[in-house]
Order: sequence, then C-alpha cells, then structure tokens
Amino acid sequence: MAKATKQSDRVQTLERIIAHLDTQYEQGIACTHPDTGVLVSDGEYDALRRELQTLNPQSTLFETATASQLESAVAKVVHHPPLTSIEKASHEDLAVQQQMLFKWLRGADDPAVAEAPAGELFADALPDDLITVDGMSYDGQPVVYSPDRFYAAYKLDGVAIALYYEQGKLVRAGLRPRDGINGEDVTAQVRYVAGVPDKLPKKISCSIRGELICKLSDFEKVQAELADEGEKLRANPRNHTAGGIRQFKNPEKTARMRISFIAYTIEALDHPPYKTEIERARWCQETLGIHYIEPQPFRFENLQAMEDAVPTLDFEVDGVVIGVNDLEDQEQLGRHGDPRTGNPKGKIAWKFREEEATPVIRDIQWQTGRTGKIVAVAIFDPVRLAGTNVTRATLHNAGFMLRNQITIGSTIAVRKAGKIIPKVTGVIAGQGEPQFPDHCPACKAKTQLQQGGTEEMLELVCPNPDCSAQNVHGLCHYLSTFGVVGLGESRVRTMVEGGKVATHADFYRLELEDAMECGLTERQSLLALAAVHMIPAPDKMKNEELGIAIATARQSKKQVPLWQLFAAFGIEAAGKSAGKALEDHFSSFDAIRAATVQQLIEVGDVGEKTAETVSSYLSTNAAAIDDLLNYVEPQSPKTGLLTGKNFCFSGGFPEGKRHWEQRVEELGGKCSGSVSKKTHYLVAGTASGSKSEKAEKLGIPIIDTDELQKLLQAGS
Ligand SMILES: NC(=O)c1ccc[n+]([C@@H]2O[C@H](COP(=O)([O-])OP(=O)(O)OC[C@H]3O[C@@H](n4cnc5c(N)ncnc54)[C@H](O)[C@@H]3O)[C@@H](O)[C@H]2O)c1
Ligand SMILES: [Zn+2]
Repeated sequence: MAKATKQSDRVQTLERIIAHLDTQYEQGIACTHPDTGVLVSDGEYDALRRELQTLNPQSTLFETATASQLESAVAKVVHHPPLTSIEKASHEDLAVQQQMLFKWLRGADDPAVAEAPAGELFADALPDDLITVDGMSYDGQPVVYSPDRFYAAYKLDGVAIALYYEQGKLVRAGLRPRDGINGEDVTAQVRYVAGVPDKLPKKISCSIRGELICKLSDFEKVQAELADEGEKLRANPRNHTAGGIRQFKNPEKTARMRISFIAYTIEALDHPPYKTEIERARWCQETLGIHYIEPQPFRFENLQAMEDAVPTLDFEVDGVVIGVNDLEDQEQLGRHGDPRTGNPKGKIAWKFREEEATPVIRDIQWQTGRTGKIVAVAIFDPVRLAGTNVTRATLHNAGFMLRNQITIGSTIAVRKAGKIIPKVTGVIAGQGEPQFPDHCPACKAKTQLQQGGTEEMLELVCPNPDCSAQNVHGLCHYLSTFGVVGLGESRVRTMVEGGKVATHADFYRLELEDAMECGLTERQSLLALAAVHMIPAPDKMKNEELGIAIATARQSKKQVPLWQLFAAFGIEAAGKSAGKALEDHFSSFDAIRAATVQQLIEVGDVGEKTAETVSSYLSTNAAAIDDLLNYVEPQSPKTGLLTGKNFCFSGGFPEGKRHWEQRVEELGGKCSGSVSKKTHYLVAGTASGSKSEKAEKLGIPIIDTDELQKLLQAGS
C-alpha cells in the first residue's frame, strides 16, 4: 500500500514537471525545473518521460504530442493530417539506446526479416544480402537489416510547422499543437520566413511540413543586434525561433528574427511523382525549389559519422531520424496508440547523446561584470566532452552553489551536447559549504548577497559604483556603442589601472604621455587615441600623421546622435530602443535630463522600472555627464521636409548606404533596416531582393537614388 502511494505520488510529480517543461519549451524560454530552477537538458527531460512511461504507460500525458499548458488565444489552423511526434531512441546508457534502435529496426523491416523466427535469420531461405551490424546482437540474434529499406536524415532542432498550398498558392500555415490538430495560425508571419515561397512553380495542392529554424550564422547576427540594442540575449536558436515566430500582434516583426524553413515531408498531394522518401526530397528540392533535409540510405555505422559532421552544419540538429524509405510501406506500418494522432511506427529518432563528465573542482574564479554581478567559474583538469577539451564551466549563481553545496574539491557533473556551452548540472560528491569572497575581486569593496527574481536567483554582487571591473566593462560598452574599434578590454583595463581613465570624459582628455605612462609604447598609445577619436584606418598612417589627425580631431566636439549617447551609458534595461524612444519623445538631451520619472513613464516602450533606473542614473551621474558634454554634443533629431517619413534602403549603393541615410536624416527623415507598413519609401540600389518584393506586396513606392535626390532637393 505504502509502495503504491509512493509510486502514484511520483507519477503525479513527473506529470507536473513534464507539463511545466513542455510549456516553457513551447514558449521558447529556458526549460528550468519547477522546484529547483535549474536548467533541464533534453537528455534529462527524455529520462523523465521514460520514467513516467515505465511507472504509468497509461498516463494521459502520452495522449497528446506535448503536455504544454500554454493556452493560446490566437486563431487556429486545423491540421490535416495531424502533425505528430516521433518515438525516440534515447538513453544515457549507449548500449540501451542501441537496443532501442535494433528493436525498432527488426520490427519495421521487411516482413521476411521482421517475422523470421528466432535462430532463422541466417538460414539460407532468407534474403542473403542482409546487412549485419558487426559485433551487435538483439534478442539473442545478430543485428541484421535489409539494404535500401531505411533512410536517415538529420533531425532538425526547431519548431514544427505545416504549410498549406492550394493551386500552388500559400493559403495557411500552422504550428504543431499539443493535440496535433489545432495549431496556432502563423500564416501572416511565415511571409517573413526565408525559404517559404508564396507561390510554388506548380499549381499543386498539398501540405509541406518541416521545421522553422534560425541558422547559426543568422543567430550570431540576431545576438549581435540584441547586444547592440542592450537587450537580453537568446538562450539558443530553437528558443529564439519559438518566440520569434509568435509575433501575433506585429507579424512584420518576424522579419527581424531571421527565421528559415527546411522541409522534411509533403502530405496530401494527389498522384505524387515519387515513391520513396529519398525521391520525395529530390523532387521537393529540384522541382519546387524548397530546401528539404537530405535523406540518405541508412547504415548503422554512419550514425557516428553524421554526429561527427554536426559542427559543419549551419543549423542545430539533435539527432537523426531513421525511417522506412518506401512511403507506402511506411504508411502500412501504422501508428502507436491513436490511429490518427499517434506517433508513426515507420520512423524513429536517434537522439545524439549528451556527454557527461565528472571532474573535481580545483579552483573557483570570481569575475565582476558591468552590472556588478560576480560570477563563479569552476576550474578543473581537462575533460573530453562532445569533441572538445573542457576545463571550466560557470557555476550559475550563488543560489545554485548554496543549493548544491558546491565548493573547491567537489566532484561536479558537467554536460555538453553538440555545440552547446558546457553546463554544470549538479554535484556528485564532496559537497561542502560554498565560500563566497567577502571582497570584490577587482575593487576590494565588501560584497553582498542579493536576492534575484526568486530564491534560486541569489546573486553575489559588488555594490561599489566606482568598482574598476564594472568600470572597465562600462567604459568598453561606451566605446563599442559608438562603433569605436581598436580599443579593447585589455587596453581599457591598462588605462583604468594606470589611473588615467575613470570616466567617459577622461577618454577625450587622454594625452599621448598618459597612455605611455600606463605602459603602452608610443605606437600603441597613438593607436589608442586614434580609436577614441575615431580616425579612419589609423594603422595605415605614420606616427606623425596620426599625431596631427588626433590634434585636429580634438579641436571640435564629437557630434553623436542623441539616442546613441544615451545607449552608450549602459543603463540597465535601457539600450538602443529606449534611447530612440526617448529621443523621439523629448527631442533634446536637456529635456530628457529634466524629465521626472512620471514624464519618462509616459514615453512608449519605457516601463516604470526603466524610468526609475534612468532617472536615478542621470541624477547620480549629473556631474560626470556635464563633464562629458564638454567633449561630445548630442545631436537632436533633425526636423525638416522629410520629418515623419520613413525610408528603407536595400541593395548596394556606390556612395555607400550610410551616405544616403545621413542625408535623409539631416532633413528629419528616419531610416530603418526593414520594410514594414510604416515605410514610406524603399530606396533600391543594385540587387535589392526580398525587401523590394515585400515593398511591392505592401504597395510601398520603390525609388532609386535619382528620385531620392529630387526629394532631398525639394527638402533643402
Ligand atoms: N529540456 C526540456 O526540458 C525539454 C522540454 C520539452 C521538450 N524538450 C525536447 O523536445 C523533445 C520533445 O518534443 P517532441 O516529442 O515533439 O519531439 P521532437 O520535436 O524532438 O521530435 C519530433 C519532431 O522532429 C521534427 N523533425 C526534425 N527533423 C525531422 C526529420 N528529418 N524528419 C522528420 N521529423 C523531423 C518533427 O517536427 C517532429 O515533429 C524532447 O525529446 C526534448 O528533447 C526538452
Ligand atoms: Zn568591485
């Protein structure tokens, strides 16, 4: 009795945890354990599901594709046929995972192999060209399978979607829902997804299914743009994609998310000109021109080679899908559970394994960041994980260390999957009271433990506003916001530690001798000054020329856009977009400085907390800002004949895009990187591609630089 109760408690707990994780997964936010707040890896998640499957195979949780509790009010697309999931071969023990695959191979093989009685697989009567997996056995027999029976394709780690075409035209698109049937309608958003054509080259009706992903090269750009705007970075491409496609209020925002589509199946096409998965992929690529994930004939030994090749791909994958190549045979195998919405028996997903190592912490390094948070990094002897040597990993925050009792000498579990940054998931042995430094490693101020959002988020912070580490990071942020290149963290630190730079204004007062007193050579010092004064191509200039250029630059104040100056301060949660909103609203820096918290809140895009932080920053640093204004002059937005007009430039311009943008801005016009309903003109240069198409669709006038010149002259 007691045992049964314990088991049903565990079942309930598992159902609660899995539903919580599925909801986060669907929302595209980090998947964290509901009780501990610690990140849950896919492998750990899969293990929870397996545990539930063993304890209660009848759990209602298995009746739907996911247990997400996300209730979405948006319109739905009814999927026909339903969008299902795939059974998985996944286990922390490789031998067990292989047995899962072998069992499936046997069951899905040609009837002559699948139904052969034990011991007869090698009898002469059976097909003699079977492929044997060396040294492996399943159910007491050698592992064999029919050649050409199966295909293998990478399993894309993205967001599943079905596109519906009628007579060759895109009419609907819906995400994969928990019930497999009623998916969120993203028809408006997919028009901004790369690789989703509005029209097919053939007037066919069908449903093309695949994954929305953010290519790794695009993801880098997304992160750089977010960093630029002072926004929070995304945890990974999949989470970014899941959130990025759900732009229900402003579908055109999807364009900025840089999402792409890759297909993996086509459904509901009458008289398909293909019979196998491999033929279907080729037809989709070659005839429809749609990127299809490439299937190849399955060979067990190739699984490792496919995993080894992952670093060469420009998108994230989390395994290999293996399926029956002949589409009719695949269909005939049927489904697990519900005959419509159950997972297909003709496919299995081989999940790449997360590798785990258990090193002993030799040392813990503490580092203070720009906002004063002090993070702990565990240092250990090199361990080999997913193809790389790992010697350090972050210990997240003070709350994590306290909860897990992590200290020097503790044996920790470190996991890594593919390209993902190694992660400490827990402690194995040698627990001990963590020691937090009493003093900031940089400025020696007394540290504080500070509650984050939840108890799990307990942070160690340096409360000293003059902390050198915070200061170095803050000064670097200031320079990089203005696009200063050639003056990186180590040079800035040298000058801060040498006592020559403490405030933004100090950069502009810095003399050659000052920099040299910090230990830089004459050349290094000149290059540092040239960077501050933004002298173009300084490394091509001789010392003497550089000296003259710097002296000339010093004579006038630097003119900087108001919003950029504001963003450069690095005020928490107030970056580029807050700067632009404030600039729009107040038009002058003096007006922003004079504004009350209440007046700041009235600005769209500025919340109460941000308004308070901004106001307190501006008053606390009033003297330093006055000082800085001796050297830089914030440029209020121009007003002129183009005020209120939005421009977008696309393609190449011999004079450079920036040249034209500046001229538009001088007359009060605004320039943005993407076309939306608010755009008044698209200025097309050479090879202006998708933006022109979009402008055309939205009925926005497309002009060339001759026509722009006329607008500018009318304005001047
Ligand atoms: N870390 C967590 O807490 C957490 C939480 C929820 C889900 N997850 C992850 O998500 C998975 C659960 O999602 P699921 O059950 O829908 O499975 P899944 O999304 O991992 O796999 C099934 C899907 O794979 C996609 N797919 C990609 N490439 C394909 C190809 N070449 N051919 C066919 N289909 C392809 C299809 O969209 C299909 O629906 C878990 O296994 C886990 O890894 C993790
Ligand atoms: Zn400090």
